[in-house]
Parts: sequence; structure tokens; C-alpha cells
Amino acid sequence: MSEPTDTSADHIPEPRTAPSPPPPAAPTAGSMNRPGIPLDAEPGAAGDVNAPGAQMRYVDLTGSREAAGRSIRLRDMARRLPQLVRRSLALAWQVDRSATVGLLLCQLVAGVMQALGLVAVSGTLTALLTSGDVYQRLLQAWPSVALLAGASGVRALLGITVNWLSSRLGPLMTREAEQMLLTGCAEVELCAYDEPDFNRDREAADRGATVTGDLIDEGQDLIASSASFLAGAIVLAGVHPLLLPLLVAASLPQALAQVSAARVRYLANLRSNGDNRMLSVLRWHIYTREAADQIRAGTMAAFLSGRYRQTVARINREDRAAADKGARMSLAGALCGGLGSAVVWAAVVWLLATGRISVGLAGTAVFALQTAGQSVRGLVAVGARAVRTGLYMDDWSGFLDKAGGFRMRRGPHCPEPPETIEIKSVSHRYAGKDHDALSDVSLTLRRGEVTALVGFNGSGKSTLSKLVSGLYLPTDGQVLWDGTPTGDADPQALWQQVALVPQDYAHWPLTVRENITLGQPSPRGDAAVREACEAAGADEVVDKLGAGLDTLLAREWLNGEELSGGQWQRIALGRAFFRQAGLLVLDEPTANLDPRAEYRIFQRLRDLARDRVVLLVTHRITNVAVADRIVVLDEGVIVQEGTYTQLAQQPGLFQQLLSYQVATSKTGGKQHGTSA
Ligand SMILES: Nc1ncnc2c1ncn2[C@@H]1O[C@H](COP(=O)(O)OP(=O)(O)OP(=O)(O)O)[C@@H](O)[C@H]1O
Repeated sequence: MSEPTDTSADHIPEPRTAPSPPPPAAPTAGSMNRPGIPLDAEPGAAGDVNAPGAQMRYVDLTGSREAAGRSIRLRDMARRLPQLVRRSLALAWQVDRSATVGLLLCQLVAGVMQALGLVAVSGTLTALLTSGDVYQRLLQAWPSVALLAGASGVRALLGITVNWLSSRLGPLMTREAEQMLLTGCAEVELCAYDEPDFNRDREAADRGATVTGDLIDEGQDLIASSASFLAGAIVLAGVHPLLLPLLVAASLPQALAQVSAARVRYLANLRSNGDNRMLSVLRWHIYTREAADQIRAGTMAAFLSGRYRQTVARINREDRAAADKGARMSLAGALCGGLGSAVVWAAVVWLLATGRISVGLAGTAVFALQTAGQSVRGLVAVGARAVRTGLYMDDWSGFLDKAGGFRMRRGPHCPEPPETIEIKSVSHRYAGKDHDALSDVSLTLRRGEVTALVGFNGSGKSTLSKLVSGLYLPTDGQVLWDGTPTGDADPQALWQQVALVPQDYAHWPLTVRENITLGQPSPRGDAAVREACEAAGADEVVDKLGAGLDTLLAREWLNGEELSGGQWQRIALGRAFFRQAGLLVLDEPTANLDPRAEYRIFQRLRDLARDRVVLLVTHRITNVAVADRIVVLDEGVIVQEGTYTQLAQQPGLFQQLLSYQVATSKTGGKQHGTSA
């Protein structure tokens, strides 16, 4: 049985496992293009951070949690606590049954020992305070003393056992909660991530998972306090029926004050939630390597530190106000509590003076009053903390429910490498958008052909490539793989047939080999990896690395290496070429490559297309001559389609794009010539 912590504290301590907002950046190439602007910053804030009074703040994340925080009241707490204990035990049962049973048994025996201890106190005092010679009185008292010592010893041992079992269970519960979160996220449709609420709730759920392990300690403290209160109450009621209600009434003001102070602190924490998240974003950008060069070259350090200080000042103001208010409440509670205690002690004296209880029973009452009083305060303090942990856990379980709503529920069909992919009257609108990213697009992709998508930024090229790959399901129309809609295919089986090089490819902190195989090695072993590297021009990169394919691609890690942007892109291409997939999607595959590497990739595309469908998204208009067919998109609509020769001669958007690129290269050439 662990002792309830900080029974006199007037505030709920932070969860023992302090939840911290996760670092904002994923390991992608593109993440570097968006330093400093959180994805869900308040509308307008990101674009106008220097305007007078403008503050870059996270959107309010509190919403329903504020309402939940306001419900930290004595009555709601009493209703909530049994649920929380049940919840903690259910999760504990899930991860380690024997430890859970052990914990419950220990708590039960500890409660019995507490009651026996109090009975033994009564026996000891009665024996010692009766008249007669000292030797006789000691002889009479010793069985009670032995019982008292035995009960204390057993309680101490049980306390150690409970701590041991709780510390075994806590981390297991946290890991289990995190695992459930990971599984939940891996199983949702990609479109879930486009819902702003989803990302927000996921972060909150992450904090909830982190504190899940705390609930077992808090649950144990609650059980221990309840058992201790029960033992004290039974003994006290035995001494005189007046004492127990008096004690409860006397403890009430202090309990109310504690709960109110807890509510004030919780709400203050909630109000600072956005600012705390902002601090973590700023810290990440200020001290990690990712943006270190841009902070220096842009002389941004003072600006960012200033923003950090402003945010800290806001949090400090909020904390200070909550601390002051909490202290005032605690003071009022302590005053009322002091008066209440005086009344209880006066009652004991009165009962003794009027001969209603013996001296021995009065002594027992003193011990029982102390035990029960401490337990009530402990119950309230731990209860308030457990309720707060429960609120964090609500975020976690709420998110799991939400993720369940987005779970992929597609068909069982396992596609073969496709002969044709038909895009049939497809429209797609992202969540929260008021217009379609693609409108009524129809197109057929065939094995053996390279189809290129071109168009201005935001015209819908990447969206179309993600629909073709089955990453998104269209909001209207169908994408048919050899006649089967992507929504009817088993997603894992379908993605086995997809090799994708997205615009923002991941820089996995793994070895070169794992970066290529993505953890799914070929039966041909390293020979297949080397072939893919050669096709992508990554062989030159690997040859220069100390440990070849075994080199860890993360410089900040022990013995890791860092690659240049173009070298990473070759690795990303190697990944796609390694995969034996029937669809190859290349979204801006040569943006970081030098002209020689780019030339080689475009030359290889024809070979690659022989036994697969190839979809190429590119702004390098002069290079799309390699494609069998070019599709020109504008504002989500196909405006032109044909071969390079046809489109180059036809007035339209393609000619415009081509002329811009030719003009740019000419201008660049002239400038180069002038400066040379
Ligand atoms: N995840 C998303 N959530 C909401 N809107 C999105 C999302 N991805 C793209 N969009 C919007 O859909 C439209 C088409 O975007 P898409 O990325 O397909 O364009 P693109 O032609 O590939 O652009 P670029 O040439 O810049 O890569 C844009 O208006 C964009 O803002």
C-alpha cells in the first residue's frame, strides 16, 4: 500500500510523467521548408506575425476539456473516482494479470491490518490506563502491542510490495496505451490527417497515453486512502457515533478548498496549453540542427528568443494568477478546517469529561481521528490528481474512438500488378475545403506507358497521383485497377503494388539498406538493393560511405552519416526502384538532382515502364518528352492531353509552361554569360 502523496498540498501536482508536446517536425525533406509556422497556427497569424499586436498562437485546443476541467468538483469527483479505479485496474489486468491480482490482495490485507492496528491501539491504551500494578498492566497490554507491531510490520511489507508491483505495471500500461495509439493511427484512412481536429486530438491523446501509467499509482493511493479511512471510521464509530459525522463535517471545508484550488490550476494549465505547445515548437526550431543555418543566415535568433520570452511571460502571468487564487482558497479552507478540528477535539474532551467514553477509548479516538482525517485529505488530493489524469486519458480513449471511425474499411480484393488504371469521373475535395482539388477527371493509365502530369502549383497533380495509388479514395467517381475500385481492394495488398517517390520523402534514421528495402528485404538479398541503387544513381553515394549499405543515415546518431539533398533523393528513388510493384509514381523525382543524374533517371524511365504503369509528376517541362502521354491539369481539371510533339505545337497551357521554361533557361544563360 503506497502512502497517498502530498495530502496537505493545495494543488494537484503535474502528472508524474509530465506530458510534453511532441516535436513538430517529421523526418521529411519537405519539413525543412516550413520552419517556424505550426500547421495549426491561428488563421492569419502565420502570415502577419510582425503586425502590431499580432501573436503567433496555436488555435485553442481546450474546447471540451475546459468544460471537463470545470467539472472538477467534489460531487463529480466522487462519481468519477470509482470509474477511474476500475479503468486503471482494467488496463492493468490487460497488461499483467498476476501483478493486478497481487496489488488488489495487498490493498485488501493492508486495509485489514490498518483496522487491526487501530483496535490494537485501543487494547494497548485500555490495558495501560487501567488501575493495578505496572507489571500487571504491561502483561495485559503485550498481546495488543504485539498485534500493533505485527500489523505495522505487515503494512510496511505490503507497502513495499505494492510499490514494486505498481512500478512494474505503470510503464507497461503506458507502453500498451502508446501501442494502441500507434496501431489506431496506422489503421486510419490518410484523409483523417486532413481533419484539423484529428491532428490536434492525436497530440492530446499522446499526452494521455504518456500519463496512463500514473493512473495505477493514483488508483492504488485511492484504494489505500479509502481502506485507511474505512478502518479509522469503523473504529471511530465504535468509540462514539458522534465522532465520525463530526470529523467528516470538519474535513469538508478543507476538501472543498483543495478541489477548488485544483480546478483553478487545471484550468490555468489548459489556458496555457497553446502557449506551451508554441514553446515546444520554438524550442525545437531554435536548438535543433534542422533550421540552425537559416536562423544564423537570417539573423533570426533575437526575434525567435523574443517570441519565446513573450510566450513564457504569458504562461507566467497565468500561473501566477492561478497560484494566488489557489493560495487564497487554501487559506480559507485551512481556517475553516482548523475551526472544524477544534470542534472535533472539543467533542472528544467533552465525551471524556462527561464519562461517556473511557480514557483508553479517548486515546483510541485520537489515533482514529488522525488516521481518518489524513485519509480524507489524501482521498481529496489524490482524487483530484486522478481526475485530472482521467481527463488526459479521456483524450486518449476519445481519440481511439475517433480513429476507429476513420479505420480503413475497404474490400478484400488483392490486386495483381495492374494492366490498366482507369480514373473515371473522379472528383476530390479535402476535408474542410470549400472547393474540389480535382473535378470530374477521367484518364486511363496503361502498363508499358509513362504518363506525365504537368500544370501550375496547386493544380491537383499530387492529389491525382495519391488517388491513383489508393492513398486517398475519391470523394466522387472511381479509380479502377483492372476494373476493381480502389475502395474494394485490400489496402495492404494494393500498396504492395505501389512504388512511390513523393515530393517530401522520408529521411529515415536507418541504415542505407533499410532505407532502400523499407524493412522488407528481397529474397535476392543485397544484390537487389545494389541494382536498385544503381538504377537510381545511389550506387555512387553508397560507394563513398564508410560502411556501405550498413551506414546509418543520421549524423546525430553514433557513427551516422549525413547526405546532401540530391543524395537523399537518389536513395528515395532507389527505394521505389527496389520495390517489385506494378505502379511507379514519381512526384517531382529529380527536383534535387544534378543535370547528369536527372538525365539518367529520365533515360531509365522507358525501361522501367516496360512492365509497369508509370505516372510522373514534374515541372521540368523540357524533360517530359520521355512520356508517352502528357496530361495538363489546371485548377483540378484536365485541360490538355497528348504527346509532347502534339502539345508543343498546340496553343494552350502546355505551350505556355514550355515557353516559361525555355525563357527561364535563356535568361539564366544570358545572365550567366554576362557575369562570366
Ligand atoms: N492535405 C491537404 N489538405 C487540404 N488541401 C490540400 C491538401 N493537399 C493539397 N491540398 C490542396 O489541393 C489543391 C491541389 O494540391 P496538389 O498538391 O494536388 O497540387 P499540385 O499540382 O501537386 O501542386 P504542386 O505543383 O505545388 O506540387 C491545392 O489547392 C492544395 O492547397
